[in-house]
Amino acid sequence: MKVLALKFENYRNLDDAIITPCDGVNVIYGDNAQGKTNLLEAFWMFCGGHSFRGSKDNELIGFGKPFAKLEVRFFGQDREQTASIKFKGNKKQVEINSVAKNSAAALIEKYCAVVFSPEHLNLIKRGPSERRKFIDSAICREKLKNAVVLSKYNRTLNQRNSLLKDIYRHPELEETLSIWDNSLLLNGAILIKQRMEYLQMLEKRAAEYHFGISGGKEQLEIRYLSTTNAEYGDSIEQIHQKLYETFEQSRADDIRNGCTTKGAHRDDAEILINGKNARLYASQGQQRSAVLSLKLAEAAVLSERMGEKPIILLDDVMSELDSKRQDFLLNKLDDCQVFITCCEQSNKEQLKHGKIFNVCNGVIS
Ligand SMILES: Nc1ncnc2c1ncn2[C@@H]1O[C@H](COP(=O)(O)OP(=O)(O)OP(=O)(O)O)[C@@H](O)[C@H]1O
Repeated sequence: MKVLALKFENYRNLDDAIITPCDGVNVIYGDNAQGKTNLLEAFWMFCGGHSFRGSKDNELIGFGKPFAKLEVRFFGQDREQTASIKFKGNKKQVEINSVAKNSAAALIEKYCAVVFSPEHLNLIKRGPSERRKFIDSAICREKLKNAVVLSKYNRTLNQRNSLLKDIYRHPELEETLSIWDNSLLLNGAILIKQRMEYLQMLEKRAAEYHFGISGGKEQLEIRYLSTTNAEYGDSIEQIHQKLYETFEQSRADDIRNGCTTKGAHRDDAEILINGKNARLYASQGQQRSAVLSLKLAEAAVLSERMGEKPIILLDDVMSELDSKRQDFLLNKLDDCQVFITCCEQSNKEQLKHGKIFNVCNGVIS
C-alpha cells in the first residue's frame, strides 16, 4: 500500500495543506513541538480512526476550529482509492471511495500501517501485559474471528474471577466453576496457539531486521513463556489438555487468591539479544533497535498474511541509535513506504534517496 496524497484541514496545529509523499523513505524534519508527530498521526488515523497516542477525537481538532478533516488518496488492493474522516465534537464521519460508512472500523481492511512511537519501548521495558497486548492486537488485526476469541476469553475470565471471589465466602459455589472453565479452556487453547504461530513468524522477520540494524552483531530471539507448559508445535487439543491439567492443579490457589492464577492472561514473551533477556541486560540503543525490529517484523508478517505492504510510521526513532543503525532505517527500508520524524540536521543529510518534509510551526514545506 502507498499513500499518494494526504490533505488536512484544521488538524491539530498543522496549516491546511496537501502533501504528496514519495514511494520510499519520507523524512519529516523539524525542531521540537512543530507538528511532526501530528503529521505522522494523520497518516495513521486511516487505520480505524483512532490516534496511536490515545487522544480523544475532539483533541484532534485545531484549537478554536469547528471541525477537522483528513483526506487520503492511496494505492491499495491494486487500485487507487480515497478515504476521508471528518471529526466534529466526538463524532466522526467516514467515507471510503466517496461512500459513507457507519464506522471508522470499515477502514481497517482497506488501509494498513504499522507505527513505532517511543511509548512502544515499554514492550521491552515493562511487564508481560505490554507484550501480550502487542501480540494480541497484531493477531486481532488480521482476522475478526481472532478478536472474537480474545474477547470471549477475557469475558469468561472476568466471570470466573468474580465467581472465585464469591467461592471464598460461599464454598458451595465451587461446583459451578466448571461452567466458566469449559469456555476458558477452549478459547484459551485457541488464543495460545494463535499467539505461538504468530510469534514464530514474527521472530524470523524480527531477527533478520535486528541483524541488519545492528550491522550483523546481534541475534534477536523471542520465546513464548507459557504458564501452562504449552510448547511450539502443540496442537490446540494438546494445549487444551495442558490447560485443563494446570487449572486442576491450581484450583486451590485460585480460590485462595480469588483470581485465575494461570492461563493465557498470565503468559509472557521473552525477548533476548545474543541470548540475554533484553529487559534486564540490553542498552537503551539495543532495546530501541529490538522494538524497531519487532515493529518492522509486524509490518512484514502483516504484508505476508494480507498481501499488502503496510506503510511504516516511525516517530522519534533516531535518538539513542548510532549512525550505522540510523543509516539502516534511512536507506535500507526502501521496499516499503516509510515516514520517519527526526530533529537532527545530520539525519536529513544521511538520507540517500527519498523526500524531506520540513515542519515549522505547523507549516510543511
Ligand atoms: N488540537 C490541537 N490544536 C492546535 N495545536 C495542537 C493541538 N494538539 C496539539 N497541538 C500542538 O501541536 C504542537 C506540535 O506537536 P507534535 O507532537 O506534533 O510535536 P513534534 O514536532 O512531534 O515535537 P517533538 O519533536 O518534541 O516530539 C504541540 O506544541 C501541541 O501543543
